[in-house]
Amino acid sequence: MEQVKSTAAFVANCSSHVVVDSAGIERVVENIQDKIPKIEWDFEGIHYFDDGPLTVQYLFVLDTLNFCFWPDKDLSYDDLASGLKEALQNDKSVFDADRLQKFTGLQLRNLLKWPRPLPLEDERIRLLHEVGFELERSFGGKASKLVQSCGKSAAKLVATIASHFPGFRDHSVYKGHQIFLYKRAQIFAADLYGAFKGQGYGEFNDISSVTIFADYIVPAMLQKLGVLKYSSTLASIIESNNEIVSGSEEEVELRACSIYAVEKMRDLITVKSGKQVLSVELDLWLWAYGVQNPSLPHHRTLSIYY
Ligand SMILES: Nc1nc2c(c(CN[C@H]3C=C[C@H](O)[C@@H]3O)cn2[C@@H]2O[C@H](COP(=O)(O)O)[C@@H](O)[C@H]2O)c(=O)[nH]1
Repeated sequence: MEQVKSTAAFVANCSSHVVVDSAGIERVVENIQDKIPKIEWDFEGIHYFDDGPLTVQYLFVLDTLNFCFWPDKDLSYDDLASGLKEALQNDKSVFDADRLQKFTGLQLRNLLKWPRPLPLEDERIRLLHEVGFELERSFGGKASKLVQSCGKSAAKLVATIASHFPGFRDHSVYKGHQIFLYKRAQIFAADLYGAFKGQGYGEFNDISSVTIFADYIVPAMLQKLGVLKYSSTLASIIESNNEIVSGSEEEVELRACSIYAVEKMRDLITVKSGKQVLSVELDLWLWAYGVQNPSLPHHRTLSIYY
C-alpha cells in the first residue's frame, strides 16, 4: 500500500485538473472536531454474514463485481450486495469455484433479479471466470485460503490478489509514471475487517496501511466538502454528466488526489488530537454520506476497477 500512497502523492503534486486544498482539509477536521462520525460496516443491512469461510467467498465475489453501477440509473451497489446475499442464502454452493467459472451473463442477471443486461456484463462474467479458475488452481477453490495465506497482513493480501488475479490490477500510467490505486483489492481487505470486526478472517496487523477506495462517490464528496477543487473544464464535464475516459489525466487525478487528500486529513487529525484514525474509517464516513446524497454529481468513467 506504500505504492498507493506514494504514487497518489506524485499525482497530487503535479496535478493539472484537480487541486487538494489544505484549507479545505483544515475546515473539515475542525468541523468534525477530531471525531469521525462512526459508521458501522453494513449499516445498510444488505450483506451476507455467517462468521465463516462462506462469508469470505461472498465478499470476494462481491468485490470482484464491485464496480461501475452508474450506467444503469436504477442499479446500485446495494442491488449487488443484497442480490448476492439472497443467492447464497438460497444455494450455499452458488459461489463454488467450479460454478463461478461457468456463469453466463443471463445467469448473473437472473441471480440479481435484474431485468436487463448489467453494465459491462461481459466484463463481470470474464472476471467471475478468472476468479473461479485461479481460486481453484492456487487456493483449493476457497477465498478463505487466499486470506489465510497472507498471515494477517492486508498489504500482503492486496499484493497476492494483484499477482494472482489480473482483473484486480488497478494501475494507470500518468505523465509517464505507473500509478497504483487498487480500489477493489483494498476494499476486500476492508470488508473482511469490517464484517469480522477485526477478528478471525478480518484480523490484519497492518490495517492502518490501507488507503481509501478511490471510486466515483468519495471524490464527489470531497469536492462538496471543499477538499478537492476542480478546473472549470473538469467541473463542467462532471456537472453535465459527460464521460471521462479511463486512464485519462482527469480520471487519474480525481482518484489519486482523493487518496492523497484523505491521507493528509488523517495526518492532521493525528497532529491535532494525538488520535490515530484509519483511512478505512474515513472512507466509510465519506462514502456513506456521499451515497445518501444522490443528487451529488460524480464523474462517469466506464471502468472495471470501481
Ligand atoms: N470508497 C468506497 N466505495 C464504495 C464502497 C462501497 C460499499 N462498501 C460497503 C462496505 C461497508 C458498507 O456497509 C458498504 O456497503 C461501494 N463503493 C463504490 O461506490 C460506488 C457505487 O455507488 P452507487 O452507484 O451509488 O451504488 C461504486 O464505485 C462502488 O464500487 C465503500 O465502502 N467505499
